[in-house]
Amino acid sequence: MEATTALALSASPTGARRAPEKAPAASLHLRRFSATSSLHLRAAQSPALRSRASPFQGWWRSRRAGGLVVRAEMFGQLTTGLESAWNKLRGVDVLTKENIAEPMRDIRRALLEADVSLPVVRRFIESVSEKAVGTDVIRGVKPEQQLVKVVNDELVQLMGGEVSDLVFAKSGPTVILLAGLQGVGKTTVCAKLASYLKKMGKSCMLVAADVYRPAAIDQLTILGKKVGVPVYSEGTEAKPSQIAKNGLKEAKGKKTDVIIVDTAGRLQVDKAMMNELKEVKKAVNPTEVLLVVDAMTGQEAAGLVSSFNDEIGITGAILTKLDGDSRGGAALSVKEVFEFVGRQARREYILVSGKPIKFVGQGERIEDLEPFYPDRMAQRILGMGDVLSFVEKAQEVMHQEDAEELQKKILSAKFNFNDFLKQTQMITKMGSFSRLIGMIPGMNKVTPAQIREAEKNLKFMESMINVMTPEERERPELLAESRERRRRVAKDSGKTEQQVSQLVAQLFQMRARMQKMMGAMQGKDSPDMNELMESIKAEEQAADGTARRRRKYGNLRQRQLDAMRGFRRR
Ligand SMILES: Nc1nc2c(ncn2[C@@H]2O[C@H](COP(=O)(O)OP(=O)(O)OP(=O)(O)O)[C@@H](O)[C@H]2O)c(=O)[nH]1
Repeated sequence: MEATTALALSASPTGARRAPEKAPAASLHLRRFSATSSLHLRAAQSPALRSRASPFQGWWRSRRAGGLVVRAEMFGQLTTGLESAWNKLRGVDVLTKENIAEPMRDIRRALLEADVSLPVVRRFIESVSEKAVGTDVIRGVKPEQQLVKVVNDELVQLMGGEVSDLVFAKSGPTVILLAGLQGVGKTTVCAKLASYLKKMGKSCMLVAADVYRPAAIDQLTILGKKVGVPVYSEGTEAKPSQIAKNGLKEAKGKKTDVIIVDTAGRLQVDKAMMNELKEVKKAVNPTEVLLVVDAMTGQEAAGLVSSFNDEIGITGAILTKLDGDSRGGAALSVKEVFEFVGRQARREYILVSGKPIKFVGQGERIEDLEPFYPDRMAQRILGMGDVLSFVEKAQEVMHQEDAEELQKKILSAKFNFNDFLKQTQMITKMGSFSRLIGMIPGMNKVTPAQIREAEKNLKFMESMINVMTPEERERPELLAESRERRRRVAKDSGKTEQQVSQLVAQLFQMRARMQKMMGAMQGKDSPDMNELMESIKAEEQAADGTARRRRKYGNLRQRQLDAMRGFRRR
């Protein structure tokens, strides 16, 4: 991986990136529904509990069973649906396009039944199918277990990949503005969030800007007392934006770290609500604008995210009442928002960026709020923690074997273009280059711009390697020694001869550097990644060299030439 990273970083920049397109906002139809606030159920799985379906799109109403609260198995319905997919793969040796077709249909059905939107499901299925078929067979891991892992990784990505932390203002109080429809749990979230932040050592103040429901102010005052944070209110007569502004002034005076502004909800997204929110936002310039969404809204959560974002601009979402949701559609619909474009008949959707879920509410108690961890959520959906850790361990062993093999090659100076390709493909399979590079010790000083360049360069280099003969890939010396061969690679890949020569030269430099590093790691010398990075950066600038640059990096070039060992122009 280091080899590939460094090689990519040291190559000259090429190509251009396409900017994502922005689509018009989707229209919304929102419905009011009753909250299943205190009961938890495994509704979808139990025919006995299905007898009274809720009026809202078949959500099953909470019921007490023999006086006992039946607690939901999180997203039980989805979990069960996915199980049938794994079962269909029992007995197969390897995942193929043909044998995954039926399990993929099960996964598709399970996701749709969980109320995940169609374009999200389509993209998900496409991506899982592609990755499942392309996955290397791992010794000792059954194909169905491998598919579980692929689905897990894709679910994690679908929910945002990583934890999205709250952002705090650099100076003065951090303002968190909560928005959302009526009854979704905004007031409760205010108190939960304040309690969470208090535990982090932050001082908080709540601001009661919901003036339409008098009980909301009382509710916030009671909750504020309960969690031990002051509540700023001016009754129901003042304007919400003025209350928020005054609240912020008071918080500044008291040097409070965070203020959380509770706003009024409406039954549906309407102009008056949005205008009022815009005014409040303008008055306090919040660091975070969080949309509070009831988990039971299912895929309509995507529409809410999109319309609130278009109207007021939000920074993330908080999903409440996850404890009463056995389907999971909302959790899977917030980060990836597709919008409908074109004519109905053509059903075209484009991906517009969604928003990260920052917290989830899983009950009515103050402590029932936690940061949203996409990986933990995916594991809960799949209900297959054991299988996942088993596959991960097996992968580790495989990587270790690969690494040992690579180490042998490096030490005997045999690192070739095949190894290079293998490393690149591994990076692609494992995920973003940017994420990986941060994990390499000493590499964290690399800037995002450099990483983007490196990613581009990998593709550029791959295109040249792809047209090399197997022999040339195995023995780069052949290319180093023959101008004819370099010319042919240049012609076939549509690059210049100079670019091919540069690539070959870089491979040799890389060999030399890696040998040096390996030697260092085996105790001969202390490895200095910073020095390595400096040299890579210097090469990057020198690559297309002006005379001045050439003078400046003259010594370096000489060292590179020495390192190339045997690379001669004929
Ligand atoms: N089960 C469960 N109930 C919740 C959760 N969060 C909030 N509630 C309940 O949902 C109901 C409505 O919560 P509120 O905080 O009053 O909602 P709101 O968005 O402020 O309501 P409006 O001010 O009318 O817009 C209350 O009964 C809460 O106890 C949760 O995570 N799980």
